[in-house]
Amino acid sequence: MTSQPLDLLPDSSTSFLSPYLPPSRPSDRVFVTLTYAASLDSRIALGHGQRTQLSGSESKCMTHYLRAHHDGILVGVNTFLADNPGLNCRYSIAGKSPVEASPRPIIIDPTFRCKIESRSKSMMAAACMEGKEPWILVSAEWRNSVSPSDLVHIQSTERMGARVIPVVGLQSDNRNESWAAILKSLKELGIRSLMVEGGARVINDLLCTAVDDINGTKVSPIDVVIITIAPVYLGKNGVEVSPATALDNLYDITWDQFGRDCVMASFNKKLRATF
Ligand SMILES: NC(=O)C1=CN([C@@H]2O[C@H](COP(=O)(O)OP(=O)(O)OC[C@H]3O[C@@H](n4cnc5c(N)ncnc54)[C@H](O)[C@@H]3O)[C@@H](O)[C@H]2O)C=CC1
Ligand SMILES: Nc1nc(O)c(N)c(N[C@@H]2O[C@H](COP(=O)(O)O)[C@@H](O)[C@H]2O)n1
Repeated sequence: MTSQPLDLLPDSSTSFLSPYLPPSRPSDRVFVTLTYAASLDSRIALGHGQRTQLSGSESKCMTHYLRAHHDGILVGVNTFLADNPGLNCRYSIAGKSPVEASPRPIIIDPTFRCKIESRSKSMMAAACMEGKEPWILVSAEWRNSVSPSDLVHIQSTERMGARVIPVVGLQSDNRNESWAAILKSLKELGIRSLMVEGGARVINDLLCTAVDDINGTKVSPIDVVIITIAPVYLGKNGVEVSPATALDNLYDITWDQFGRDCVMASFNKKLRATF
């Protein structure tokens, strides 16, 4: 399973993206970029479990360029099961192999639903060739009382190079607590920049999440938001991105056209404003 490298972006597109890329200087927290592709009616898939191609070839290139600039790429387990994604980088970066350029795939999967099965096998096979092996974040509570059969699944998954990582607090009903736990674990594991791609549960939650900054003030964990808008409607059965509260947090917003898609890039205010 090999895939062709994508075309290179024109200089105008890399200049457009450059202010929004994660900084190279060290930081005490994970730099978070939220990025996804949506239809004109804010849907990211035709229906639950349906992989839906929204980005055209130009904006897809843009996504892979962003992947090359992040340490990790995170999706929820429903996306992993629905899309069977590669989560690798097919944008050629001078001096780097595809594996080196690829971010670490990270799957939030509290109860390890992505057991070793045909889908995850093919992803891992692809990862071995074209990207990095995934890390699967499971709840520490679940891991502590794992059944013998799930233990076998964990062991066979790890034999393929993936890691199954217990996270204390992941199964909390409180999104602030679970995201604080996710980001703390990833920081400890050496992830300095994280690209969050979806799906809808992850995006809607993250947009309304507040975590403690170093002064103990509650702030959004998102630094940058980059959204591809594809000129189609997916209709009312589509998987909707629409956070629980109204938000007006974005600033330094710029738009650029990639093929027939429009891409918005912006910073997210650290303080959460709702109206
Ligand atoms: N157009 C686009 O850019 C993208 C589209 N998608 C689409 O999104 C759809 C999947 O979205 P959803 O069904 O909403 O699922 P999802 O991919 O957001 O996964 C949700 C699951 O992840 C786990 N999870 C997520 N956040 C968690 C948290 N804070 N704590 C604990 N567990 C957590 C839970 O098990 C939850 O059921 C798919 O159809 C996929 O194709 C996904 C990514 C990008
Ligand atoms: N940027 C973007 N545009 C779309 O149209 C999409 N459907 C997605 N989905 C995300 O990309 C993953 C699949 O890509 P690869 O197989 O890794 O190339 C998918 O799982 C979503 O996270 N993104």
